[in-house]
Amino acid sequence: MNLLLSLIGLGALAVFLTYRYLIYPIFFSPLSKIPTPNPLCYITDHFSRYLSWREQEFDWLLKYHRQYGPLIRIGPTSVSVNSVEGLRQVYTSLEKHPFYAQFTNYNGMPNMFATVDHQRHSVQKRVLSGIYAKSYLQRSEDIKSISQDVFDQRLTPVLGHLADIQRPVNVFELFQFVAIDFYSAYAFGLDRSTHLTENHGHENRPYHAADSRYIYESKDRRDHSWFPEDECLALCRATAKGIDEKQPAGSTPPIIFEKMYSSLSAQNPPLPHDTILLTCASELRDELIASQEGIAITLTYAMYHLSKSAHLQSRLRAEIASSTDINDLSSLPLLNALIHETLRLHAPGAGRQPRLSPPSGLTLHNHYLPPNTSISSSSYVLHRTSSVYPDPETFNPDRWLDASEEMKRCWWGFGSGGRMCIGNHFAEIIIRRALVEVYGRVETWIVDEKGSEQTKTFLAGPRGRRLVLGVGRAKGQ
Ligand code: HEM
Repeated sequence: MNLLLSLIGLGALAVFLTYRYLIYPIFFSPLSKIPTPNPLCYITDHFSRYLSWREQEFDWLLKYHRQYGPLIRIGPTSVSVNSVEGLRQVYTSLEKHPFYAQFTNYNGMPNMFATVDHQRHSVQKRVLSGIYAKSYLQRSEDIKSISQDVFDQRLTPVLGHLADIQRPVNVFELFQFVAIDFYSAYAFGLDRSTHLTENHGHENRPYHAADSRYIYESKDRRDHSWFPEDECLALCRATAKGIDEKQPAGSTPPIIFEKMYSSLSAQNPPLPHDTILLTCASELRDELIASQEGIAITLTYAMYHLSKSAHLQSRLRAEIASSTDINDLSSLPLLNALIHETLRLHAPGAGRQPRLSPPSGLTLHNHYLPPNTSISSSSYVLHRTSSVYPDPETFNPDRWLDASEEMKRCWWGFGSGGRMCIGNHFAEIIIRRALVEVYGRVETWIVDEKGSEQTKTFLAGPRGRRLVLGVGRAKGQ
């Protein structure tokens, strides 16, 4: 009797599981009618994960969006959407997928990027949005001082020296250093900022000509790519001490840190001091990595295309020569077009950005998506929509000189909506200024592009973390 009951129980379980994980997702799920590129996608997310692991997911999505249209099913409860309408509906208000929780630092300390909950995120974002606003950054005397220090005093001498001795340089690494120096100055104040650029990555060792016969690669094996947690926390601790003891601000104040620190210190009931420091460090470390990677990747690929075209370089040089205000480069058309086109073809944040459908579900492109459906778009795919960007694989900055509204709406370099990149204007200021400093003074050409091909991963940078360019003084410089 017991055996019979067990067999019936097992049979019922088998029927339930077959229905739940096989029959329902294939035939009865509201997603069943959505075009599905591979039958495995009906029953498992592992197929798209496998493709992602093989770096084939982006091209797979592109192929099937071209074949099936703006909405495709890529898992039992996951869809990919590729349309301006999709961006509008999904990215204005939907919560992030729990996927993002992996981006916390210091064993789970929250930061803005990793926070999924809508309410908690808006509180965090409000604290910092003012100091990243375009108008604030454009007017800021501190940004001017930092730009002058990082570009005029640190980068320009390095470029001049490289040109004089004709030593090639790994621009990906050099501009990671520029971005880290700039961000750390804005976060912690100029006096506490890192000094990687002029030291060429050799910590505590002034740059000097004896190293010049080598192609520039950092010999410092500390992991700059992921700013170490302990260093970031130590900087936060030292800066907090300076604020608490009312030490003089120094050349520029610790703008980002001070904002976060004062907001967290004012909370009621009060937070433990260590929690405040760790929360600040988690946010600042995340932003520092975003700066270092996003800015260096964009500059690397902009310089890659410029290095392939002497004509494009001379057009840019002529535009730079005509500009009147080094602190406001936002109105140079070719410069902006170059940056837009680089972020179109080489978006650093290329991967799918998953969101969750709300408790009431969502109707998208005439399909009902039940609650908790994962919905995602990818800039890699959006930016290759050939009806919007003809000949999408070609780098053509001129396409932006007279851009249609549709081109602008489909461009997604910094995301959109409530979770759009908070650092977009900050990044653009650094990228513009870097290109002006380089191409206003020197010309570049490709020496070694091995390892510069872009990965097809969530954060997409040069596979070998390098692009080696030659540098020579531009005519008349
Ligand atoms: C060219 C450089 C950059 C690119 C291409 C870029 C791109 C992006 C994209 C696409 C997102 C949305 C990601 C998603 O929803 O999954 C994002 C979010 C974010 N970025 Fe950037 N970013 C850049 C530079 C920066 C910089 C310099 C900072 C720091 C100051 C920064 C801080 C952030 C933060 C905090 C978020 C999360 C915003 C939120 O959740 O509300 N990014 N970025």
